Amino acid sequence: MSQETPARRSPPHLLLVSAPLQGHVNPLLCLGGRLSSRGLLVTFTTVPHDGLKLKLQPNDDGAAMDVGSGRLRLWAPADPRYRAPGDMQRHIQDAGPAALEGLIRRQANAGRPVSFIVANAFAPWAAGVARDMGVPRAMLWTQSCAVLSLYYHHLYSLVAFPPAGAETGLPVPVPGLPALTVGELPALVYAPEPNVWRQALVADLVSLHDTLPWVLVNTFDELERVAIEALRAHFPVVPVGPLFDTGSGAGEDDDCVAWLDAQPPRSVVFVAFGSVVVIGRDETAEVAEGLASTGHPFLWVVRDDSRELHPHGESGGGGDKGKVVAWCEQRRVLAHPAVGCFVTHCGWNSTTEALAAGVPVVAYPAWSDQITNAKLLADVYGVGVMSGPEAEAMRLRAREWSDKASAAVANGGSSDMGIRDFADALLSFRAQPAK
Ligand SMILES: O=c1ccn([C@@H]2O[C@H](COP(=O)(O)OP(=O)(O)O[C@H]3O[C@H](CO)[C@@H](O)[C@H](O)[C@H]3O)[C@@H](O)[C@H]2O)c(=O)[nH]1
Repeated sequence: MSQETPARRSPPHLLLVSAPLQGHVNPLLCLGGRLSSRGLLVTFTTVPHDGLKLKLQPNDDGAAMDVGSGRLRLWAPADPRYRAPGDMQRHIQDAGPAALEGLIRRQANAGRPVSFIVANAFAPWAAGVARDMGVPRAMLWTQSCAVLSLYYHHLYSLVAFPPAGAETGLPVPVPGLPALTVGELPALVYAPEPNVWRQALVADLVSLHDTLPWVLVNTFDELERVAIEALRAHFPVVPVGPLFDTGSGAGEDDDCVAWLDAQPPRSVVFVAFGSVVVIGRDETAEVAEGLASTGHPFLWVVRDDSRELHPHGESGGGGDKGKVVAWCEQRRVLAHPAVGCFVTHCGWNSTTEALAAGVPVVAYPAWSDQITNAKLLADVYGVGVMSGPEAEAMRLRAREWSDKASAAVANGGSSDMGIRDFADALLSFRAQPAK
């Protein structure tokens, strides 16, 4: 009988490519942590900039850092300065392909050939590089399955959408989705051309058909089962969320927790509008007035890029009761027992983080998918507002979602199984020489 020791082979190398937006970087980093904990070598790349909070330090020397239960390497080009997200998106579309191609070649030269790429939505140029270099790839869709389905049905005219400018109350029946109207559709459905985000979205959707058979979605089966099943008629949807249990979350040292510790249970209104939305001066003043009129203590995130719009400085107009911060550890705040409700712009990460924390929300959507997410939160997930006769029922429903979200990503849960299947498939991959 042979005593031969099996040859030690390095694990397949997965490269993750993210659009440099907080709401996209956070879930892809988390996915990377989970996949690396299943035995893959994982490298993450994005373009750092002033508005993006990254806990990992970029390096190009192969050293890995802890992310959740796994370890990742982060590679990032030099820090450029952008005036606005759309500006950044244009620049990356132009400069990204050559940078990514260089990175893939350097990895091969260093003995770590890239076996597989996962690019998240709104980085279709990465899919183009993968295709040209013969590297297999998949996509992580960072919004809800419902929104993916709406965009897909619209692009391919699978159901009749009213034309742009149609009356907002007209119904838009899409298989697997709740009853929606024109006014509840995600903004890019009717965005006037040319729109850099819509162009990226269309390229992403078109590329779905030449990816390998996984379209990973940051959702979970228990949350969107019917939408997921219906969309599987068109391509293989694999729910892998909610994606946020790692150390990837943005954050600086802040004194929010100490402040929350001093507040009564379930009393605080937490207000945050994500990493992109800026509300104007008048709207900011109205939000301040509304918060003061509740009589509740509140914690309000006003990012540095919109601080000049704020009329009341550090107290947010709430005197001793209000606290304004430039950024916070949102998940830690949502998990705090003093938080009674979350006034959110309904970005998809904030939506799933609120559900997972079991915190009722006041929906305050601005654009993109947020309008649809607000509808889902209020009418489908049933977790709107904080006081009044409905409040207790809302809180109970919020707690149920929290349990379901935890179960989905726990050992053997629906999303955990999706990640395991995906990791197993990748582990059977070997890198082909880049073209
Ligand atoms: O003070 C803060 C504020 C935000 N966050 C985190 O930043 C992320 C924000 O993501 P999200 O809630 O999705 O909002 P945006 O940053 O606005 O995300 C963009 O990307 C999302 C995913 O594609 C879309 O759903 C949104 O509409 C789009 O604006 C979340 O993980 C938050 O926990 C913090 O940690 N601290």
